[in-house]
Amino acid sequence: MGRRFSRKRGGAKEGKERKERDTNTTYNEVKRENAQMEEFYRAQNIISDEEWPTFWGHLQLGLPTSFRITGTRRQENFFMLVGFESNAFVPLLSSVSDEGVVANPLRPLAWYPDELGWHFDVPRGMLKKSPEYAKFHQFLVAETEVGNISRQEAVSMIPPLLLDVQPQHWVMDMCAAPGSKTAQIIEMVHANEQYKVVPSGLILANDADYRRSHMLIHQTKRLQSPCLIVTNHDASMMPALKLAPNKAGQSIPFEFDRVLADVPCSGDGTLRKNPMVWTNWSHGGAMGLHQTQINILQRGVQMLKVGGRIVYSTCSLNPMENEAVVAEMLSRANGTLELVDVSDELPLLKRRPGISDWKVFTREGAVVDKIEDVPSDAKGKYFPSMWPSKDASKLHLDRCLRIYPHLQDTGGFFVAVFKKTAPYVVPNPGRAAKDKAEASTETTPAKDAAVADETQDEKTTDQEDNTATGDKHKLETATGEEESTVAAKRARVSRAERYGAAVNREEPFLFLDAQNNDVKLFSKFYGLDEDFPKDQFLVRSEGEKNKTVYFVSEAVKSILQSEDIHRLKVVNTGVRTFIRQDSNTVVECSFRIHSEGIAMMRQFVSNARVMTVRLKEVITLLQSPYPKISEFPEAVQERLTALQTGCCIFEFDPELEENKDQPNERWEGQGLTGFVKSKLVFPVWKAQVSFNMLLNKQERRSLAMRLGVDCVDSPHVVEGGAKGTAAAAKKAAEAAKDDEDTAMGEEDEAVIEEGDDE
Ligand SMILES: C[S@@+](CC[C@H](N)C(=O)[O-])C[C@H]1O[C@@H](n2cnc3c(N)ncnc32)[C@H](O)[C@@H]1O
Repeated sequence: MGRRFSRKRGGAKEGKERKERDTNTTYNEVKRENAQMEEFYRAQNIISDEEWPTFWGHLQLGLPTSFRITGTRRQENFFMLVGFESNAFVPLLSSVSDEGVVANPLRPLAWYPDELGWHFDVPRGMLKKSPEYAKFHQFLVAETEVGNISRQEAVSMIPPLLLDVQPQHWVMDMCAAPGSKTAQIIEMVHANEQYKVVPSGLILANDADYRRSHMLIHQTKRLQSPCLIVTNHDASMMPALKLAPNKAGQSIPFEFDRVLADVPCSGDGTLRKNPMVWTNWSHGGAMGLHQTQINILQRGVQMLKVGGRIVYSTCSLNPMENEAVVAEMLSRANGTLELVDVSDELPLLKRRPGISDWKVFTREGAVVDKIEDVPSDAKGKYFPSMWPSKDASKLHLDRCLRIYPHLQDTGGFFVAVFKKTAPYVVPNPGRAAKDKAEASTETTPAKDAAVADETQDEKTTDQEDNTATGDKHKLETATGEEESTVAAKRARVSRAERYGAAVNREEPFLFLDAQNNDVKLFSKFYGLDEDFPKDQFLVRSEGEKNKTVYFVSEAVKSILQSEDIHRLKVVNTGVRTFIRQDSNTVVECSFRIHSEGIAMMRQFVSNARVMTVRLKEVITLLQSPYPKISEFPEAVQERLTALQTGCCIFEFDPELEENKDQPNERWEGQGLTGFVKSKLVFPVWKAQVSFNMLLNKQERRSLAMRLGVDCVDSPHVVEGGAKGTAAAAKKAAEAAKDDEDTAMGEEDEAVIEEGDDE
């Protein structure tokens, strides 16, 4: 029977063990104590005296590793991955013993539906320690890269589950970076995806921090959703838009069926992962964010449809950031909003009820019973909403969820689920007269945004809080060496660059007509379905002869064609589907399919440009920069020769009879059966005598890792890079001479940003 590795501070022996086991040195160096914090939480009465040592003891432990399997989008993958975990990794990881102690087995999170959430009782920092763990770590990295799994903290998976997203929903994720929850929401919109149907749902993912919004783009790009639009706003001032009418000519309001407000917070629930919280925690942390959190939640409520659900969440345990914000919102909503009782949702998730009474401390650490008692020189920093109201007991705050670390060995978290039952009017005494003159019962989004704009000046203080939080959040999610890098970077990134800078930086979105010559050209060449919505292709720059062509869903198009789209700072949208390839050889169609859009486009194109291949051919392409036809097995040479020059699609299906039982030596030797259990589809360029995989360096390496083989990087990388051998470089250069038009794939290298899984 396995048990948890010791991850706790303790006696000399335990301390030594921990030092040896935990590679996260920063975690070990940090003193996992904070007297002020302990005093604060004891005073909140959230945990009984008997339970306190277990609660506090868990906060001091390292956090287990957890991840999610992308189940909803490609059905065949998750069954295979799940099967693979239990057939291969479970026994492999259970064979690792640390001085006779074996970690609890890799297992599904009991409360996560369909066994898609997984949990391994070893902290992330330890995963590279033993060869068996390292193999598992490699698996996590490679499968994350291609979008088959997401590394995500277990508690962070809860809010999207309680959001109850359906594929037709319009969902706004207000504070989305780095994007773990957005990824989950995208999967929900693409759930039950029907063959050849683009979902009608929409995901608007926003973050106020421009740099972090790019982490969000990287995180979500793996899922290749045409239904996603990424924006860069202070969420409390999301602008209102007047949308273009849909295909049926109906005008649609810019409102959402679901809203997630996973707001910036002091983050003390994350201290098992971010040890710096032990050092940095102070009373002021939560205090500076309270007002910002209310403003964001309120804007979310305004933009939510009546009948819709909004989830408010923080990774903090502080009532001032949690129940106090919820209570204030309910009181402002005056009956138009209610807390949903979710006690029967995720029944296996252990939770504690929200509280109706709490203590407010001053920044100096003294309890203060009411705002009138705050010293006069500090009055401006406190708000009445920070204190429990007299009628708090009527608000059903017990319907909120408090997740404590010891309940199921996770981080700490807070979630509240609301339903909007009637239109909501922002109470604003200062503007009452003006609002009355314009009044209808609902504050329209246009008016909301006007209010938001007018109050911008008043909000400077909040915004500064946000800036601090953006930085702070990053620091909190960084570890070790990363921290100093982040701090250095932070100093270099100006405030202007991080906030609001997107507005003039981005190119406009130009939709191509279905009759456009380029659209007609690639539609014919790849045999695009008659029913495919060819009027949803767009380009970003007129000047570059439609170099890259993106595809968006109808819902995203309706936003991009809004007459006041200039108000929305869109930083990214659309899946790259076709890219113009300059070539020395005359080809019928100069557009190649982009690897980013191939999984989506495969269902819509005919088989005319598709070549069914076996594992051997895939490996030849990975191990040779420009393999010539003669390098492929004789059996396929004839078919390869017959292929017309230009871009084609190679497809490997492990389920085909001829592909079964193909040994995958590296993994076989380890008792593993090989990573690739699902279909592989990738673009290839056929030149006159050679082939080239149209994958960027990262995609190539990731595929090789999944297959358990070595690969050479694509030619220009081989020449200059450390990975390639001299022989490979020479061969690449020779092949390039034979086939000058095959050097491609690098200009659209993905910008790989540092990983951040919460
Ligand atoms: C808790 S993190 C969000 C984590 C994210 N939901 C996820 O699951 O990956 C809070 C985010 O809010 C952003 N933020 C801070 N102030 C904001 C504001 N006023 N409006 C929108 N985003 C804000 C920060 O940049 C940070 O990325």
